[in-house]
Amino acid sequence: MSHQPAPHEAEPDTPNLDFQGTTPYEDYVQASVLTHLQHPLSDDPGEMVFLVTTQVMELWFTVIVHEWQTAAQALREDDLPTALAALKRSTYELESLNASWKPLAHLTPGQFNSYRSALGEGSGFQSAMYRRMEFLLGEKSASMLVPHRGAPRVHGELEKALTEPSLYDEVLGYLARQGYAVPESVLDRDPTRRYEPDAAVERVWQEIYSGPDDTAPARLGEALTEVAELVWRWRNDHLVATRRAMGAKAGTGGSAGVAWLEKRATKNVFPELWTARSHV
Ligand code: HEM
Ligand SMILES: N[C@@H](CC(=O)c1ccccc1NC=O)C(=O)O
Repeated sequence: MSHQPAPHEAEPDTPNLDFQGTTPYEDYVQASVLTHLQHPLSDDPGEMVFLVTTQVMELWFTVIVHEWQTAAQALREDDLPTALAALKRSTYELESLNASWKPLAHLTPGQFNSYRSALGEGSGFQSAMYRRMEFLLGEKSASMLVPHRGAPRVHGELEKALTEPSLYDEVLGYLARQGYAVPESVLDRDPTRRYEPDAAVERVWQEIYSGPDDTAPARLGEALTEVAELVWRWRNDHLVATRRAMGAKAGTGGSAGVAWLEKRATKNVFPELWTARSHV
């Protein structure tokens, strides 16, 4: 016998409307905090998207740092599946990060000038989370802590990231424990110094890439190559957006601007993963 719905049951189940305090969504997402953090410095209507894009990118940097820390920790414990899963997630996040350039990629100098002077000496160069990403990639530099001397929490987090082994250091430690000939000088290197390419490490990747594609080290090499390419794409998209928006003017951060960014964008992340390919 079919159940006859009472009149008030005629609709399919509808969402709950009745909450005592804030909604569980709000309690989890804190959307009202997130959507009240936008304080443009000019009256120009185009500044909002510049500010929010920057904030969105900061959030992606935060997620990506989390993934790379997960991967580094897993490699330290010789847990390759966990490391590969985190690296894979980070590549999807990097794709999303890079797609966030879209709204800023076509700024004319006139449009950017409408709010540029309001930015004062502010510059993405002062992004601590971007610096943590670079440190995890092995691009360490103690001088990058200097701008953050006045912010103890941020400074402390960056200092920790400077002194800890990078993701790439953990990769090389893992490969050494798997029996690859990573030199002692690389394994005991000073983790606060920028990673410099090493001929013996290049030979390790050459050996790995000369073997089958489906070995654990080969899959790790390809996951890292994907990360490296996507980071390079972020740098290149940033460079081109900057060239369109401000030509060869000096940067608000005090650099030469495009010429300085160009130099930074030519450096390869995980250098030996690229140079080893010439010898396979
Ligand atoms: C059209 C928009 C943008 C322009 C014209 C621009 C311009 C610049 C310039 C000229 C620099 C060199 C440092 C200096 O200021 O002297 C720089 C650095 C930087 N910018 Fe931007 N930027 C833009 C958007 C963004 C966005 C949305 C982000 C996201 C957070 C960002 C993050 C960075 C970072 C992390 C650096 C430091 C790069 C490094 O250390 O290698 N920028 N930007
Ligand atoms: N460096 C840019 C300004 C800029 O793009 C910016 C300013 C404040 C916060 C983030 C920014 N993004 C990248 O540098 C400029 O020289 O105009």
